[in-house]
Formats: sequence, structure tokens, C-alpha cells
Amino acid sequence: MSTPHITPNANVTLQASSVSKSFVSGRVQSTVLQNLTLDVRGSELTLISGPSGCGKSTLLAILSGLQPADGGSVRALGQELSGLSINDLEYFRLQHTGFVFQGFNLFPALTALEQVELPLSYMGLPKGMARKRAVESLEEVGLGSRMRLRPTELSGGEKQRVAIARALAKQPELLFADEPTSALDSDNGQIIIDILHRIARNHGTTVLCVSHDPRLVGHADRVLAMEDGRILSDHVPPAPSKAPEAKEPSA
Ligand SMILES: Nc1ncnc2c1ncn2[C@@H]1O[C@H](COP(=O)(O)OP(=O)(O)OP(=O)(O)O)[C@@H](O)[C@H]1O
Repeated sequence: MSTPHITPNANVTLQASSVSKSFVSGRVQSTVLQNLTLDVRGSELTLISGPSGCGKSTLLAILSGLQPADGGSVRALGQELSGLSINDLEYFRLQHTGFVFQGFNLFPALTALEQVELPLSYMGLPKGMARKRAVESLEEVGLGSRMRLRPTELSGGEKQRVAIARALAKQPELLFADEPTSALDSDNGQIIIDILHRIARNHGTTVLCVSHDPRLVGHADRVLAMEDGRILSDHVPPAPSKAPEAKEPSA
């Protein structure tokens, strides 16, 4: 399988140019993204905010190669995604991207450690290296003492931290998060967004997060406000008040 040629352009790691996307339902065609142009940079947490149905998840899916655009161009790490075969796109996503979703997407039968090790085995990492990376990632999200537990034994916030550790252990250049705090209360939501922010800063990762939760705005480096399939504004938010820390539970 060929590896895509990676040539990042300065610190811009994701570029959408004149991207459009429509869905057809019966005889009705609805345009979800219209001529959307956007650059996203590494080492930053970029938040795409906007009302439900404005096209945030569709944009994330297109930028991450999960869905094709109808028109326009999407470049990720210098690679034009539409130029990749299905196999190369899958390989690109495996090697360079991590995903965090609203519903955690954990396997009920696996411990936190096993959940994090699993994608590393798909990537072909030797067992010892996979174990080391998985432990380090779980420690980084404050779950060093909970890694033998299964999802039913973890809180919602802890489950989302396992999902973040699973993505982080792959050491992806691009980390995509779709409504990662929607299922959580305010304190846990802030902890999650602050972990994502720290990953961007400490690992140089491009973190792109979509959310309709206005409480997250102050925790991002950059906020893109979306409405009706367009970017309405692009700004740096004011610094937030101090967030609660992700603590290691005592049990
Ligand atoms: N596979 C699909 N088939 C048909 N319509 C779709 C499909 N995916 C999304 N849509 C429609 O596209 C529009 C935008 O959806 P999208 O999920 O991108 O919005 P969103 O801003 O992420 O919303 P939310 O905040 O509620 O998750 C919605 O009207 C949705 O119904």
C-alpha cells in the first residue's frame, strides 16, 4: 500500500477550498455546505460552533476524509484527499488522524488499557511499545489508576477521557472531536475541552472540535462560528475562567 506524500504548508495542516456538499432525500436536495473555504493550523484547538443542523459534523467528516465533498478541494497534511483511493484514505486516517465522538464508542468488554491498545495493534506497533504508549496516554488524561476498569465501571467523563487517550496514543497529527462534551455535565465538559487544548499545545496536534455548546468557546484558541453551511466569523476568544482539574480518583 502506498503512503501519501506528506508536505505540510507552514503551520496550516487542513485546508478546505470552495467546499460544497448537498444531501438528497427523495426529490428534495438540501445544500449543507456552500463554497466553504477554511484553513486550520497545528498546535491549536479550533472550535467550530453553531446551531444544530448548520453543517458542523458534515464539515468535520469532510475535513477528516470520512465523507467526500461534492465540490471543491480538501487538503490534509498537504495531501489532496479526493486524490486518494479508498485504501489509501483508510491508511491515511489510520496513520494520521484520531477521532473522539459524543458517545465515546468504547467496547463494553474491554478494559480502558485494552481500548487504547487496540488501534495501536491495527497500526502494527509491537505489543511492548503499544502497552507503553497506551499507559502514557491514559496517565496523560489522568486515568493512570483506572486503566484496568471497563466502561460500566467508569463515569461519563472518564469514558470520554479513555476515548481521548485512545486517539492520543496513535500520536496523530490531526485530532477530530465531534460534540465531545455533549453527554457530560459542565465540569466534566470543561475538563475534556482543556485536555484537548493541552494536547494541541504539548504535542503540536491540530485539534478540530465541533460543538453547539457555547460554554466551550472560551477554551479554544480559535472559534469559527458557522450558520447555514457558511463560516460567519473567525476569532480568538477571550481567556476563560480557571477550569476544574482532571484528578486521579483515589480508589
Ligand atoms: N447522510 C445524510 N443524509 C441526509 N441528510 C443529512 C445527512 N447528514 C447530514 N444531513 C443533514 O445535513 C444537515 C447538517 O447536518 P450536520 O450533522 O452536519 O449538522 P450539525 O451542525 O453538526 O448539527 P448538530 O449540532 O445537531 O449535530 C442537517 O439538516 C442534516 O439533517
